[in-house]
Amino acid sequence: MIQETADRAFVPFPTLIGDIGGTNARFALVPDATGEVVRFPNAQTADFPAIDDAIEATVLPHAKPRSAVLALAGPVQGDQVPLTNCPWVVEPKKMIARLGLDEVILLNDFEALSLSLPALGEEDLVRVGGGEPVANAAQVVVGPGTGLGAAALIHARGTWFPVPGEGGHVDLAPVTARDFAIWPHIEEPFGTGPYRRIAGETLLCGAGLVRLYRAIIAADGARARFDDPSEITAAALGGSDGAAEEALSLFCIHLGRLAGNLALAFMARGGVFLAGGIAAKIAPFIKESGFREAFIDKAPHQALMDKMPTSVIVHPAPALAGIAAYARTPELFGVVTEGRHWRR
Ligand SMILES: Nc1ncnc2c1ncn2[C@@H]1O[C@H](COP(=O)(O)OP(=O)(O)OP(=O)(O)O)[C@@H](O)[C@H]1O
Repeated sequence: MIQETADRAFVPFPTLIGDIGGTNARFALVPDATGEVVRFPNAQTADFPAIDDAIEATVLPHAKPRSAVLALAGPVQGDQVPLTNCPWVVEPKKMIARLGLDEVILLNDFEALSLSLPALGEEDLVRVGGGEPVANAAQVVVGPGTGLGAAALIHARGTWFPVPGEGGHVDLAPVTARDFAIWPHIEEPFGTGPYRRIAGETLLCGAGLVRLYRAIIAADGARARFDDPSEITAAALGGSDGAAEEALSLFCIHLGRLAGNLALAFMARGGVFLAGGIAAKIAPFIKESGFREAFIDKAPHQALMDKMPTSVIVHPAPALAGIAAYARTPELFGVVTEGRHWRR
């Protein structure tokens, strides 16, 4: 592993870029600083024993990359990086030797998403409520998927600095009388001592939607009909089940509160963006839900919040777009690659 400062971090083209989630590994090639990005078919992580096998099967028959910049769901530390929601372990030194690469950089998946924010256009977004972005102001991305990820992007001295963090694990609290009725019934997956702390990710991810639905059912003494998050969204969107509708409505409200917390913390006048596998699928529902009202409800700062725009990202591969922007114009991004950049 090499030590270096952010301004020395750039890699030779062609560059393989990748967004490795729990289920899907999305790969593309950035041929040079201006050429069009070439997408490869998604690989399912379950279909390959290791990431190197997936790259060998899906990328190498079509392209010979010299470098790779990969975004992973999980913290990047050391020479063996396990993924949070699948058994793959990324080993850059082995990857360089086996795939004939010169360099590998690993990023966090929400950090990569944050790198896409400055270049997203209106066609990539569904706006939820009012507000206008302030140029070069802080931006926040938060996304319910297998877990709840979050990151900020801060502009300073002509450079965008990604701020990866664990914003999905901040507290959620009951606010309304209905919340207080539901709260005691929420299963708590992180088991933290004598007090019940409900983290954002407890409710705001695929499994979290099921927890919220089950807590509603338990609070009402009813019988559960669903145990899969997509069944709950389908029933809610189709208007065929009251508990599912309430679960998805409350999901959006809690997401609005949590997104508002992050917006306050970073003063996100550049906007708050919803990413991840779930938000894009329910964008029209989020628009009609209590998301925006909950986002703004931050007394004494409602007027401030009202000006901050919120959007759902509907771009099909925003993390890849972020990595491509970084690979082409690394000088625009203050990505700290120390401890995450390997060379042959
Ligand atoms: N229509 C849907 N409604 C609600 N939840 C869904 C829906 N489709 C998928 N999910 C849930 O979203 C989660 C997957 O989210 P996402 O696609 O962001 O995953 P990921 O962790 O980024 O992994 P990958 O990128 O490999 O798919 C799973 O918990 C899944 O059950």
